[in-house]
Amino acid sequence: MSVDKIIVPLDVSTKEEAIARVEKLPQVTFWKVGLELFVSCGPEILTFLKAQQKRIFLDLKFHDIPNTVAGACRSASRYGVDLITVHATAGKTALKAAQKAVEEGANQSGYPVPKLIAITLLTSLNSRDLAFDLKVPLELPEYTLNMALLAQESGLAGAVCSPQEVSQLRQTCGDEFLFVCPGVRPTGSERGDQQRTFTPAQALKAGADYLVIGRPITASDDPVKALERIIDEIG
Ligand SMILES: O=c1ccn([C@@H]2O[C@H](COP(=O)(O)O)[C@@H](O)[C@H]2O)c(=O)[nH]1
Repeated sequence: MSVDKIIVPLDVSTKEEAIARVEKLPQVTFWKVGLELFVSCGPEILTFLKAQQKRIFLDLKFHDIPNTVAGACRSASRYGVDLITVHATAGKTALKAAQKAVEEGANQSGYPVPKLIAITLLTSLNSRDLAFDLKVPLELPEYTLNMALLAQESGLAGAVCSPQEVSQLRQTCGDEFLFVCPGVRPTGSERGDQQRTFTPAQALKAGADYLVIGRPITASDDPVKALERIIDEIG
């Protein structure tokens, strides 16, 4: 398995820590910038990653009214990032507006159009949370399928889902639809706040295009070895 299928999150609060992490793992080609880092240091980190010729997953999980989501997506797509996230629960009007906006933003900047992907259901939630806290009267697999289909019908390029659901979603949405899976835990690693997990090998076998793997690598005493072990485990 190629390391190119693994996206490593930069879940740190300063640019210096983020740069140190990138330098420690030179073989990683795809990095994720999420809320913690972007809120603290802004687009500077994207400029750094682009200068290193890294691919960028800008995971800010936009969730707002259509006009606001579209504005955020237009601005985000001017940075030349590869993936951008929005919550599927923003609804069809917002998703369609967001897709149109990433195309506009990229055209204005001259960068390729980033792939806009929708969060189906956070991997930190389980079926109990869905039923009892969120009061969603659907089984979890049916709910995530509805969210993925909503994204597809709205013209998005793909979805973020748990590896536990990716096989079923892939069957319905087809091979062209991109599936990015967090909630990946190598054998023996701690689950932490992730509820719906698979091992890297299981996730790829189930049909994930990309695996997002953070703490099992970054919280390890030896992140280089941890990454190598994951690649070996996948075979
Ligand atoms: O449903 C989701 C959507 C995004 N994430 C993000 O992925 C990484 C996972 O990190 P780990 O350390 O491997 O748990 C993290 O940045 C989340 O913001 C997710 O976990 N689930």
